[in-house]
Formats: sequence, C-alpha cells, structure tokens
Amino acid sequence: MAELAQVIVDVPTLQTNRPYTYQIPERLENQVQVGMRVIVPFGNGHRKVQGFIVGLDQPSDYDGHLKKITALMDLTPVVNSEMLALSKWLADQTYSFWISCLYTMLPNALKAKSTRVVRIIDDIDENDRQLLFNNVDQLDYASVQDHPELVSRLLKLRRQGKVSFEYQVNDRARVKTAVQIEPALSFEQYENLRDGIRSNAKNQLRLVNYLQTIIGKKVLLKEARQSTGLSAAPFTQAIKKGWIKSTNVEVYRQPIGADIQDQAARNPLQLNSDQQTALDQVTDAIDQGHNQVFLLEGVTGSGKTEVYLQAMSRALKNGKTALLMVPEISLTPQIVSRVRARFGSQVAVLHSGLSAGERYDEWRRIERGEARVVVGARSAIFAPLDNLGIIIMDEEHETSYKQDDTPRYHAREVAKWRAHYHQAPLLLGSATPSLESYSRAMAGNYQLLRLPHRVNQKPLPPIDVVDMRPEVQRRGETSFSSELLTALKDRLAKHEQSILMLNRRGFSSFIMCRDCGFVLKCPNCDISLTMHLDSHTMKCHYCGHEEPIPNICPNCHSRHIRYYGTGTEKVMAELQHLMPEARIIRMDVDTTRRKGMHQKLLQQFGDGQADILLGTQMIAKGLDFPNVTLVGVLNADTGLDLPDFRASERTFDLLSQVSGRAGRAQKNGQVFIQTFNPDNYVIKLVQKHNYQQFFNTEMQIRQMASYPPYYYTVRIMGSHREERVAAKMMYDIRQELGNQLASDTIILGPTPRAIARLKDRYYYQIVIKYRHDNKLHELLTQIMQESQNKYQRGAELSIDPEPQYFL
Ligand SMILES: Nc1ncnc2c1ncn2[C@@H]1O[C@H](COP(=O)(O)OP(=O)(O)OP(=O)(O)O)[C@@H](O)[C@H]1O
Ligand SMILES: [Zn+2]
Ligand SMILES: [Zn+2]
Repeated sequence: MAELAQVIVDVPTLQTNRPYTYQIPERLENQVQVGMRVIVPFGNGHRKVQGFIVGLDQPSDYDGHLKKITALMDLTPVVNSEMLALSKWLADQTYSFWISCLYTMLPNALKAKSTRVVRIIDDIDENDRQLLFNNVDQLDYASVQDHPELVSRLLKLRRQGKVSFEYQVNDRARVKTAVQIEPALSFEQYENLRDGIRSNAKNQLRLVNYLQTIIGKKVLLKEARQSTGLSAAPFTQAIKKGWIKSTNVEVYRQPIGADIQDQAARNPLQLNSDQQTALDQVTDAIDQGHNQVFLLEGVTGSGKTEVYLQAMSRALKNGKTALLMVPEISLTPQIVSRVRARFGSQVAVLHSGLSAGERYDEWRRIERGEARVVVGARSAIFAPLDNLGIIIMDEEHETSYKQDDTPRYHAREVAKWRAHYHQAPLLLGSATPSLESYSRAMAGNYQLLRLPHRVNQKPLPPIDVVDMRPEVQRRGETSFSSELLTALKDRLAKHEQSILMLNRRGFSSFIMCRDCGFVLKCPNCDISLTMHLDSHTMKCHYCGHEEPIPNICPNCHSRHIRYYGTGTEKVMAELQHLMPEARIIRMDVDTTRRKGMHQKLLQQFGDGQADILLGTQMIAKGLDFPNVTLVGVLNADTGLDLPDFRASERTFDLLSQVSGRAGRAQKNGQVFIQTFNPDNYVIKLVQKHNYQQFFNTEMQIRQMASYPPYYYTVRIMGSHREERVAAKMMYDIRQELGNQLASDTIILGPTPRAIARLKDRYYYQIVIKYRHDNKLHELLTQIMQESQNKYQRGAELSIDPEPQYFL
C-alpha cells in the first residue's frame, strides 16, 4: 500500500511547478487514488492549499520530515490517467505551470477557494469574543483586514497564543439537490384515507387522487406541484402524516436553451454522392480505430454538418463517444440544436455562457458516461469523454480555437493528441481551411475530402464588388452604394431576407480631429479609445478606462473633432432612414450582452420577424436561413491593413464565410462587397470563390517572407511597468539565444509590440521563426525557468507557441 503521494499544489509559480511528496495519513490509506484533489499544508506557517495527486509511492530512503495530507476532497478521481498525461504534455508544450493546465482542463467549480480565517484556540475575553468574533469561533480575515484597530487586536491575541491565523480551502463543487417524493401507502389505503377527508378539503382530495396515479413511482416535488397545481403546503403536511415518503436527490442544473432542438434535423438525411464518399472514408477509420486526420474542404452550404452528424452516429453505434468542436456556441446555435435533435439527451454542451454550476453538471454527466456526445467551444476539447470514437472540429481555421492567455494552447493540437491517444480519427472541416492544414493535406499528411458543390445543386452566389470611391465622391459619406440599396429594396418587395455585415475588425471607431489629425488615446494603453453612444463615453477596450466624449480637440482646440469610422448604431440609423418600412435586427456586442440574446435575435430573424439582419462579423459564421437571398458587406477593407501577416487570410475567410449565407436553399442568392480597394487580390479571389488560387498566392507570399506554414513561429514577450526594464530583459534573452539555434532559424527583435503599452505595462517581444530546431524547446524552457530569479521584480515573461496575432 502506498504511503506517500506526489502532489501538484495550487501555487502557480516557477519554483513550485513540480510534484511535492506528502505522507498519506493512515485513515486515508485505503481511499487515496491518483487524480484526486487533496488539501495539504504548504510552506511555513499554517497555509493550506488545494492540490492534485499525480503519483503514489512507497517510502524510499528519504528520511526527512514529510508533511501529511490534511484531507481528501474527492471520493473518485477528477482527473483520469489520460487527462493527467495530457496536462503534463500541455504544460511542456505551452511553457506553463502544470497546475494551471489542470485547472484549464477542469470546470471552475473544482478550483477550491482558499480563504484566510482567524480561529479561537484558547479562552479569550468575552468582550473580544463578542466584538471581534460575533460570538462564533472563527472569522473570515477578509472581513476585518481593512480595519487596522481590529487587526492589531487580533495580532495581539495571536501573540498571546489565543487565536491562530489559518488558511481554509473551501470546495466550491456543489451538487444541486431537489426533493423527490413517492407514495408511502397503497392504492387501497389512499382509498380509505379519502373517505375520512372532509369534502371541502379540496387540496387534500386532489393530492390523494394524484398520489394514486403515481403508485410505485418517484417524482420530483417540483413536477408533482406542476401536475397538481398545488402549493408546497399540502405536500409538507402529507409528508408529516406519513402519506408520502420524501428524499433529497441529486439533480442537474438545466442551462437556458438546453431544450431547443431543430426538429427538421431529427432524422439522418439521404446523403449526396460527395457527402457519401467523404463519410465512407471517415467511418472506415472509425470502425478500424485508425488515427487518421481528415480535412473536409466543403464550400459554404455543401452539407458538412450532415457528414459530421452521421460520423458521430457511427461512433456511437460502435459503442464509442464523439466530440464536436465549434468556434463559439452562442454564434452558432443552429448546429447545437441540430445535434440535440439527432442525439437527444445523450448530448452535453460546454461553453462559456454556462454558470459555474451548470458547467460542473454538464462535466459530471460526461464523466459518468451519461452524455456520450459533446458539443462545445475551445475548452470543450478537455471534455472527460472516455473511449472517443471521433473528434470533429468545425471551421477549423477559426482563430478562437487558440487561447490567447496562459496556457496558450491550440484546441486543434490538443485534438490531435487526444485522437492519437484514443486511436480515433480527427475530422477537420472548413470552407476556407487554414493554410497550415491545407498545406498538410497537400503534402499527404492529412487525408483531403472535398465537397465542391452546394447541396441545393446551385452555384455559389455571384459576388459584385462595388468600388466605394466614386460612390463617396458623388453622394458624400454613406454606408450604402446605390447598387446595394436597390438590391435591398428589391428583396424587401419580394419578402426575402438580407444579411448586412459591418466589418469592425481593426481600429474603426475612434475620434479624430479633422484639422490636426489628433486621435484620442487611452492614457494607460496607447491605443485609440472607442466611442460608445449608449453611455456617451470614450472607452478603452483593453483596460476599461473611460472618459467623456470631447467637443473640442485637446491638441489644437478645433471644433472639427469627430467620430471616425462607422459603428452599427450609426449604420442602423442611416438604413432606417433610407428604408423606413424595413424591419431591422441589429446584432453586435451591445445588443447581445445579455445571456441568451444571440439565440433570441437569430430565432426572430429565422422566424421571419425581420427583413434585414445587420451585424458585425459575429453574423458571418454558420447561419443557415433558407429565405436569405442577399448578403452585403459594407466595408470589406478594415482588417486588410493590420500589421499582421495573417490579415489577408482572415479577410478571405471572413468574406467567403459571410458570402456563403446567401442562396442556401431554393432561391438564388446574390452578394455585394463594398470596398475602397477593389483591386486587392484578396477581394478579387473572394469574388471568384477561388480558395485554391488564394491558397497558392498566399503561400508564395508566406514563403518569401519565411512565415508559417513554411516556418514555425514562437513569440517571447516580456513586460514591466518601466519600459527600460522590459527592453533590457528582452535584449538579455536575445543574447542568450545567441548562436545556440539552428542556422536557418530567424530571430526577430526585440521590438516594442504594436500595442507597446497595455494596462500600464510596457511590452517587448522577440519572434523566432524556425523549421527544425532541436535545441529551441529546451532552451526556451530553460529561459522561462531562470527568469524567476534573473530579472527585476515585477518583470513578466511569457512564451507563445504559434501566436495567432502579432499585434
Ligand atoms: N444530403 C442532403 N440533402 C438535403 N439537404 C441537405 C443534405 N445535406 C445537408 N442538407 C441541408 O443543406 C443545408 C446546408 O448544410 P450545412 O449547414 O451543413 O452546410 P455547411 O457545409 O455546414 O455550410 P457552412 O460552411 O456555410 O456552414 C442545411 O439546411 C442542411 O440541412
Ligand atoms: Zn486638432
Ligand atoms: Zn486602456
């Protein structure tokens, strides 16, 4: 029997980023298992922290004094052996702490909250007891820490040995319970009872009648009350009288929208031949447990979702489980409702909109094997599904699959790891695959599957590129060309629907002085402030700084300081003015802030309650509305000029995606793209629906500039409140990298980041581009490790493998 446990503690620092050995107290010897959470003492003093058991040992020759595990927090492991191995790999790959990776993989509810408490350990004065402790034995230190007099009294008591300061670890994993009832008597006994009830005691009679209908069953009190229309009182009385037995049972929290199903998607569709060919290859791999990566390149509206559903169905039929990744659940409620319609109560959905409790419940349903299909966004890649038969990643090119905070993992890489672990296929799908994935498919590392035609057997919608330069010269500043306006009016007359996208990527809505060019910036972050009409303020999107909208230029005192660029509110007003009779739904961060609003607005549009859906890029993805025949992009350009080598790829993806919303069913579609750069190659190739040519052109550019996918990249970022310190640290690192790397490895920088100052810290970065570099990983790990003691206090270092943005 093991007597020692290796524990990873919840102290995320470099020095503590390793397992610590603890003694297992005798009373716990039969219970401890790897993957359970424990509470352990840590450091000097009385600090208690949460930890995870990552290994069990026999005592070796170690004869020093070992601390004991204080308590076990779980009855069964919360981290299984797959997840344990994955967390270790993830920490190594992303240069982050093991403990942070474990927490990233688990629902937040399993991260215990640690609080500091003061506890009475000896007799104390009655006055103190009352005043300080409110007559209980222990108090939360946070409640007194801002009152110096109270703190000094407590410190005095501590010196006298009467109270102790301790850390307490509180598990937040709360299971929700509900009252369940069942009849305690037989049908006949209720019959007899009823004879004794007065005829005007209507509630009692109703209750007894009801109980007779549920003999032998167990029913939640809540449901019983709904069925009978009775309040809780008659039930409580009946429980007291022994007519009903009641117990507390565990129930799952029901997230909003969990019951929405797209009934049309209930049964499998008859596949067309392209879909069938693609599916056959995937099902072969599922059946044979073949760890193959497939790339499904299917144009918009080609029926990729149906292929996903049938592949998942095959995995389930084989007794396995299935995981479907989507970029962002709230933006794509349709796909979720299709999965629910097909697989019913076997489905669990994981996304950021869930409360901690709801997420914990979904996680438990998966972990217990009750949910065998999981749909979710980025972190759902860690869903504790056992026995995976397939992993599918829809819109695999989406950047939201990369987490841009530590641990900086890419869900696609984690998906590859898990698919390999389970010997299962991984299916990546997109209309516009990432260059990384497509080049791997070209090289034969991934198996390419193609759906080149739309399901409705119509061509992709024709795209008109509208040059806005003459338009603006002729008609002054406007968001709508006459072509687009005519088309919108035409759809309105025909009772067809339109989608309009306002591209707000980039720096589009700031205030600029037309006389001196002054731009109002955040005093902390050096980036332009955004105007918010609802609150009449200028806000910083990075740090939240807020100030009033200026009337006069702070620089030259001119009155010509104005809003520059366009917001959805302004476009909405303009459109309503141009088309007073149109019913318009606006969808942007402001109208969708409240929980469930995305779904609600899309539902309204789907039900035909509006003619036009006007939104930011959040409306570009995945929507499938048969009555939409017109798509307009108001400003294709923002985004093309950002200082980022992926800017063209992103613009191509976005414009292709949004164009794909038109003409998906019986009626023909049409697209207008308004631009100030009609000759830009990205826009020209979007117009031709030519992904292949875009891929070829862009690959040449990437090759010439030595960018991915020809090179791998890693970014090292250092920050400090003082610019000098941040810069010095990065120059030192540059030195250290020196000549140790491969000869074709390229080191760029250090340079200040494009946004050099953020939340009052200065950022410097080094970007390394490499092909094969045996030393690099080890060297970076070492640099990270040493940084703890080497640099000035307050300096922070982070390493980002394959960064998605270089801003
Ligand atoms: N074999 C089929 N027969 C008839 N209809 C189909 C078939 N396959 C898919 N569909 C329907 O075609 C429409 C488009 O399919 P789906 O939404 O899966 O496209 P997609 O390839 O995911 O497109 P996008 O990339 O634009 O989201 C859906 O309404 C779907 O129900
Ligand atoms: Zn000015
Ligand atoms: Zn700011």
